[in-house]
Amino acid sequence: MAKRLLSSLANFRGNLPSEFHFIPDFFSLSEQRTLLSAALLRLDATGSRRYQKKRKSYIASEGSSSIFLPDGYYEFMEGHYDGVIHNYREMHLTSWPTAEISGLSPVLDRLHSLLPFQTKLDSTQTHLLHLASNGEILPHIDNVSASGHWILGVSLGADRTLRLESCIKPEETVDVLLPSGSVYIQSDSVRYQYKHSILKNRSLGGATGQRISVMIRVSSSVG
Ligand SMILES: O=C(O)CCC(=O)C(=O)O
Ligand SMILES: [Fe+2]
Repeated sequence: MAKRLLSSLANFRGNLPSEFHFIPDFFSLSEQRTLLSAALLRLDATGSRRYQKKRKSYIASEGSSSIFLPDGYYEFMEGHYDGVIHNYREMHLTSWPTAEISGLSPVLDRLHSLLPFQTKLDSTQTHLLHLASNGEILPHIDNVSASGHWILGVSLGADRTLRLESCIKPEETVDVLLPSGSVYIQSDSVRYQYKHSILKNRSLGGATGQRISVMIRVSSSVG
């Protein structure tokens, strides 16, 4: 495990493209918990009533000491055979629950202070993506007509590895371990000329588990 971590850090140091920005420890534990609760509150309000009831009765009988419930309590989609995301649920977020979750506003202010190129919040879109323990994202470039030249991702929950692969020089591959509380930004050449993927959890004694990412993208019309 330690060896794997070291080699991924070495990789990351050696080859990280300059337009990939990474802050491994941006959010404190309590900020992570606040953001995760807010994301789950919004995601849990989507989907079928059957699952909403299932979660309610689980919490009533077991309590909710950990943030994520077991995988079976979420309506994860397998994804189509040709889709890039497998075992996940997601939503487009139109507003954060700042009234319901105390302490959320300052956490969002810190998050939004990271938006590159002094982008205004109203020219961005936010998505929440919840990966099941066995969820994965296959290599892809985000739809170039749907969003602009940078993509920001916050990782919450279980550690995952992000793989970047250059489309121009396929031998240029970088693995970046994304701990909970980390933030990355792919901009310009990385956003357009590298495929990215989130590898499936490998249960080599490492923690497996669910992960939520908060993805912020700039609109395609904004320079
Ligand atoms: O979860 C992530 O960090 C990446 C998500 C992603 O690649 C996407 O939604 O297009
Ligand atoms: Fe993506």
